[in-house]
Amino acid sequence: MPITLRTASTLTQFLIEQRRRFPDARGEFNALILDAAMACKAIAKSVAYGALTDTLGNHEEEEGGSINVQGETQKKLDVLSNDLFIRRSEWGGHLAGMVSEEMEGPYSIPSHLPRGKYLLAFDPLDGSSNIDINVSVGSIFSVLRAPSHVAEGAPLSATDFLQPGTEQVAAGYALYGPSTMLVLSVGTGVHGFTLDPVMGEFMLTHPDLRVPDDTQEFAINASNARFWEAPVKRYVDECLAGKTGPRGKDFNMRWIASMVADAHRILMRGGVFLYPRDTKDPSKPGRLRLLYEANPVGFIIEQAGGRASTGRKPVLRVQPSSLHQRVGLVFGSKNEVERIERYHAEPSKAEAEAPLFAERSLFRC
Ligand SMILES: O=P(O)(O)OC[C@H]1O[C@](O)(COP(=O)(O)O)[C@@H](O)[C@@H]1O
Ligand SMILES: [Mg+2]
Ligand SMILES: [Mg+2]
Repeated sequence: MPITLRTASTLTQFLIEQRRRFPDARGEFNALILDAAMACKAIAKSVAYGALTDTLGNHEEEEGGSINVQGETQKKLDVLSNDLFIRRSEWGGHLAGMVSEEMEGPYSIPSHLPRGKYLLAFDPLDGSSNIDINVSVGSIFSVLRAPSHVAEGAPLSATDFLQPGTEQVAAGYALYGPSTMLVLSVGTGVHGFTLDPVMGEFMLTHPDLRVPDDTQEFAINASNARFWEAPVKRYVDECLAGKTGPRGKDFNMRWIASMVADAHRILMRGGVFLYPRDTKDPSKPGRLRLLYEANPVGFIIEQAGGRASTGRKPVLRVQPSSLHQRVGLVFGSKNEVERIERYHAEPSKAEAEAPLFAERSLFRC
């Protein structure tokens, strides 16, 4: 049967159209997004070749493999994807610097290249534990404005990236699944593009994505249940209790272990994702990284009418204190995320029953 392709605008046409709404905007911003998209296309190609090329498995810088700043073993594709993001983006004259999951410090645009006014934070390959088993992975990125002193030439430092998620001017992710998609927000809603593998173009196939307010599907790594805090345990227990429990409805559960893929499912049909703060490792307040995982996904989900939170406050309002800071993250359908926030705000049963609680009313205001 012949394949009928949908006719749609390309990413370039979409960006030009968006720019018309912002008369002050210059071409740098569009060029930045197109360079990030180009990096994603190159990564998609490497991912698609799978075991046909030598790109699977661990990166072997030294005999024992290489470990990134997070203390995690790097896959060959982690390193390759990081390199592709840097090489595709550093020439454009739109960036002052980049940070990545795979680099300890910020990457400053070399002095022989033109320096621009934006900063890029990215996770070049998200869900890398899925690479060797041929399950969907992705890339995710966040765009910030460089502080004026940096755009004017002062040396770049880590502090320049420590801006809350509310300051993002754009965020996007690429999903390397059965088809490759780029999902993007430049602050005017969320739009999905599918890569035409023959033309090599991202085509607008999913304009104006919206996350439904309600859902009956949640996503959490249940192997961490013994480390969860009481509000998360309560929420999951209530979902599991189904129709006869307090929620009065059955829930489904999904976990891909690739946040980009889980976020994409939630954008497509609703749901709630939790990687909450837990007690597994007290030195890490959560698993996901604020600057290049939680913030861009939070921006996209909120632009699509959903909600993104630490469980206690909107994740986009967290003031970062370090480049690779981790954070508890809950995002997805608005009413579920608000419910989880309510559970965090309410005192636990034990607290409410304690005599000090009633008398001194420390927790009552
Ligand atoms: O191994 P777990 O606990 O299921 O964690 C999976 C989570 O870790 C991540 O893979 C972290 O991303 P990286 O692969 O970029 O380190 C998320 O994408 C995912 O949600
Ligand atoms: Mg990741
Ligand atoms: Mg990664």
